[in-house]
Amino acid sequence: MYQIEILPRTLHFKQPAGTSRGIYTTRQVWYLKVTDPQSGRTGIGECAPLPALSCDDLPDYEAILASHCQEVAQTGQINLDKLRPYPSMLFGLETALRHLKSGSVRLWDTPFSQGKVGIPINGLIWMGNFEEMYHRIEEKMKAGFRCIKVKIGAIDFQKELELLGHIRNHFSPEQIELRVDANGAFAPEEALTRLEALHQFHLHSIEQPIRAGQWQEMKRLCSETPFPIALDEELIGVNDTKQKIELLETIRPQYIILKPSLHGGLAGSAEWIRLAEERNIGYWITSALESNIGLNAIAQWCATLNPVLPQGLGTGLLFTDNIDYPFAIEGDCLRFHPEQPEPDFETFLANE
Ligand SMILES: O=C(O)CCC(=O)C1=CC=C[C@@H](O)[C@@H]1C(=O)O
Repeated sequence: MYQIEILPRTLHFKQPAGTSRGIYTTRQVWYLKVTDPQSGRTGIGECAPLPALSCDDLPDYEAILASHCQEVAQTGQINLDKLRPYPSMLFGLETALRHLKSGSVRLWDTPFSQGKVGIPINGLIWMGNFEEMYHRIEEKMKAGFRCIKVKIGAIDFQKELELLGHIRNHFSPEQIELRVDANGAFAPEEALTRLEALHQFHLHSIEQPIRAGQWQEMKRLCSETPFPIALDEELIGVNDTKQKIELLETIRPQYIILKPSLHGGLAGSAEWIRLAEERNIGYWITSALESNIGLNAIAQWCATLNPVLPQGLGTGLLFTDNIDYPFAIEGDCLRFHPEQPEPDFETFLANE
């Protein structure tokens, strides 16, 4: 049916990307090149598990990926049940087959891929010392972002409050929407006090205030919090429909955040959205720091959802050795330029 090549690649961050969970300096990914020998067409997808975070961050990752690719190459189909526990592999295969089908990196025909509308995005402030974060915030404010996400949980909490205060001294909640991401850094017993301290800055939401896997504590927080809580790491590894329903009905978060590479590929993420909407739980989509191949696929898919909230898709400039794609951050939107040439996959994939 198809030929599928697995092409490992290590990408390099321009600057260390810090979160309360650790600092990224390189990014290991696997590109899938699917070729249809009959038409000669190819489709490219990206498998990008995050180390020590993804549920499929496994020592024998490449061997498992090869066995799934072999089955897809023979049948031309993706077996969702088999791939549910491997979201980053599922995402790579889904998007490679979609690219093969569409024949262009305009994976779906949307006003976004037609270049008519942009996807609103948040500016991302990575961890650093107070001065570094202060400077990064200034840059994002100058660049015209209407939504800024600040990573918290790694430097002194009072200093983090000072940083948020600095933004509010310059911009009202109407001018800039403020989000924070704790990546699970708060201890359950201190979390509510910290949420109350953060509330003075009129925040849109906080991502993952306490470590994942503490459903009863998270449930209490979501019912007592002064502003919305969004679950991120909490969803990782919850790939079964019944489990997803149990999580949403137990914790009752205000939002969930979906990273297709971590949260079930496109199919699993679409299921999370359906289950969340049935329970009046909001959502938004973010990258998992893929290269532009994965980022484009997430953006193209996100555009089919007609996003209104700012999405976490502003990660296309992180790497020194990324592939050029016909999209760019313009103001506070990600914009696609169909008039520009298709990416040069041959040269990019040939480079080790
Ligand atoms: O949300 C965004 O603006 C971009 C994505 C993002 O922040 C992350 C992606 C992957 C891992 C993390 O470092 C981080 C997150 O925790 O959300």
